[in-house]
Amino acid sequence: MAVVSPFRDPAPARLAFAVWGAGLAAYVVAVTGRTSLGVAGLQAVDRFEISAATLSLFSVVQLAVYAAAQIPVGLLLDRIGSRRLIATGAMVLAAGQLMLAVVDTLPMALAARVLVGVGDATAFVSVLRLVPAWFPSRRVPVLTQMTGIVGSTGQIISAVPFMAVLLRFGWTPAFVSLAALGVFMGIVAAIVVRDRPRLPAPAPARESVQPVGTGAEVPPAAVPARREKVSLRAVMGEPGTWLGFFTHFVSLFPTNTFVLLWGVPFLTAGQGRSAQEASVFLTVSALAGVVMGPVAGELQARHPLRRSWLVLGAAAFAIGAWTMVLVPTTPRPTWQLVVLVLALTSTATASNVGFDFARTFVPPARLGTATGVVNVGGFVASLISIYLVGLVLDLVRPDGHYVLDDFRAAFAAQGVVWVIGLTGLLTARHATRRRMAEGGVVVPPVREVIARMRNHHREG
Ligand SMILES: NCCCC[C@H](N)C(=O)NCC(=O)O
Repeated sequence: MAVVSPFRDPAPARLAFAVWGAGLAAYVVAVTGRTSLGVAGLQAVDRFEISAATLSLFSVVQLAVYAAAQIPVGLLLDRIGSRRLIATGAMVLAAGQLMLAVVDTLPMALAARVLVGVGDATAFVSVLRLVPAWFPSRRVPVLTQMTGIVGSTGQIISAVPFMAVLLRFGWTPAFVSLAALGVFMGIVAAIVVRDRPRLPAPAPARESVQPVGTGAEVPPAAVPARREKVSLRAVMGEPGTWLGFFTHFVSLFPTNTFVLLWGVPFLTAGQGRSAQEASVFLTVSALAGVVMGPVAGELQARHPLRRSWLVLGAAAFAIGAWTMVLVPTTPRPTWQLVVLVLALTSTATASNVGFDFARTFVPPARLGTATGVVNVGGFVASLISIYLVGLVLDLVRPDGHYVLDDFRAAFAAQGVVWVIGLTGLLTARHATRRRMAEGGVVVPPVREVIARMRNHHREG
């Protein structure tokens, strides 16, 4: 069983924010690369002479590459650290964008997209690894949430300046600009990012974990200076890794299925909304994330033994919202669709709790690998869900002229992914609590907590 690491003085805050900020900027550029082809869809159809269905192959290839790269990237992260991985990843991503800028055949474009996917796969986990290394543990949950939120702004860079360059100057200059941005961020990361503060830190016990941040400020967890090969088996043998995996699994797919592929067709063809209205719903979702993220982060920090409630609560909210929207056979009023997108945002927010589980149950020497494993969960679930929705739509409406009833059947198929995810989550939570109890930490049952609160209230 892991033991709590020795405490150290925190790193200078300005330096910590500069390091995190440089990594974060590289992640924003990665998200820009990830979403750039989405906004250049029409131009891609022309340039590569492909159908819209083939275009969706790009998204699937990219998600699959991203998911497949997570464990190797995580192992590499524990071996070479965030600085080298962010810098190398940014260069690989830039190479992919440069290739995409000049090629004009489908196989070459797909190969370019594989490079973009690999480069993108390095950014998020590397930046997340910097957070517990540089910040006191009380702040880690909020900063982890902020990492996801700020990263999403890469989508705005794709939608606004990249789109403007694309429309004004064309395909090649637009993608060359993204490649240049990638090279620039790679250089910035190499110069500014440091894997750990240069402090006279005590050597961390190899099996120590970062404590949950309750009460007084707990300084950052030391990142081991001497890196050894990480055992994937040790990471997989930790129930906390699986708790993180299934948290990410059950929480990320609802929003990805909606935002990445099927939300706009559902809102337009299914609910009879205009394309502009559909983009307002997506904007509401993005803005809600900015509010929900820090609130969730604060709750995680204050109630670390109840983090799974956030995850289960968000899942219940999303299942309830989908039930409200899908059971009736007629288009839904605006407020119900707003509730739906808010519920989906709440699950995206809850997905980051998965990384917090990894941080507090897996020792720092293996945290990069564990973060990669957690990240696989959400993307595998997203692939399954996106595929299932498409499969049902194909079955019920092979001609592709979808109506509301087709979407009702298709989105209901997500139930399968929820059942798998929730079963895995509850099983992993049980195993994690058993492991905690072996180490002397017992999570009291809810009724006991309520009784204690009542007594406290009465006595007070
Ligand atoms: N807009 C919500 C972002 C949630 C971040 C998410 N949990 C995640 O895993 N992101 C990975 C990435 O590479 O973006």
